[in-house]
Amino acid sequence: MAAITHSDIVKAPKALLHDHLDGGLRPETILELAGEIGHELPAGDPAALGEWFVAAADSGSLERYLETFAHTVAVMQTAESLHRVAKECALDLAADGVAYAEVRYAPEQHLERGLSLDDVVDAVNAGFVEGSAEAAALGRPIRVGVLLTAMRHAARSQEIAELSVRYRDAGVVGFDIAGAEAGFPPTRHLDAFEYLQRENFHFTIHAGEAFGLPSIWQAIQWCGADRLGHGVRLVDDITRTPGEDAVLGRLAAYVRDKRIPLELCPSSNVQTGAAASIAEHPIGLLHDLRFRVTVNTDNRLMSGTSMSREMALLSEAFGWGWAELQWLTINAMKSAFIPYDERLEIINEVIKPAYAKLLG
Ligand SMILES: O=c1[nH]cnc2c1ncn2[C@H]1C[C@H](O)[C@@H](CO)O1
Ligand SMILES: [Zn+2]
Repeated sequence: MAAITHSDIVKAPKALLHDHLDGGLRPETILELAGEIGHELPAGDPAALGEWFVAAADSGSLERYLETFAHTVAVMQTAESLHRVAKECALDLAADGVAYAEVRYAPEQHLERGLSLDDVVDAVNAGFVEGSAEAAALGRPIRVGVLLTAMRHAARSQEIAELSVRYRDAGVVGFDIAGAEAGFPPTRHLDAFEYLQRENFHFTIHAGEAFGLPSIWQAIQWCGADRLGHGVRLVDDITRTPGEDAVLGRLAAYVRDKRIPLELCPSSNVQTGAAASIAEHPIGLLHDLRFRVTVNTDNRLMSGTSMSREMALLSEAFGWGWAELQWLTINAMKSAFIPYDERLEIINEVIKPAYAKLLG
């Protein structure tokens, strides 16, 4: 079957669980905001700047990939800039046909010019509200939920967990930890995760991206993560022998049995060296073995990508048609952090009717 085209995928509703606010700015916006504060950038026009981000992030190492965020975080230090970036994020995702998105960022990285943690969250939330309203008026409705991230090398996770819970009825739907993985195991933040569990709150943990099974095991069995950010290294616990069924180790079997969602980010993984290419990405195997697989962008700017592009790449690499794209979309929606009845409503009112038409 011919791969589904990017322009057809744009028209289909999609659900996105793993997208970083500071990894999705428009290059033009970075240039304008940097100009206002005198921040020096590595390129002077939008096209060249976009290319610079992709090339610099294309490093084969998560640590070097993360260095590129210095330029986006630098221009997101005022309420106005945070509001603008969040508003444009909602508009860009909606224009790409994303019907539901969970967007994450680390409030502690936006305090350099005097904002408080609450100021940061208020500015971003207001931007999402405005962007979503504008998108709906343009005929592209989108629901955006926020995840607050704590940086795993820092020591503010308890504070950010409390901030998340405080804003749980005001746009924040979950919590996350991100940043360099090697040397910073999730158990460093056990207090925060235990607090969140006591509060009946939801969280995901970046794990199994640059570091392997111990990080995934800790995230689930010590910290109680609802979902795995990436989790791609779970394949290290699956034995494949040509001509025979794959054999799952204890951890892989547990993740599959419990239907723990994997927030897979194909292009990002190729850039950081977690996968050799899209065609060789473990998403093919994990799909065949019926894990709770979801597809995500991670950082649209650093990967020069979008939700529709990620799906088009997978359709091309694995021959996936509308049935698989619907499966991925419903998997994501089932795994969202908003209440069950609201998830069902999007599945039944938005996703299923649209894919029923596409499936013919
Ligand atoms: O893929 C990732 N792995 C670990 N950390 C990441 C990834 N993408 C972005 N981050 C970091 C850099 C951002 O500044 C931070 C908050 O969004 O999260
Ligand atoms: Zn990420």
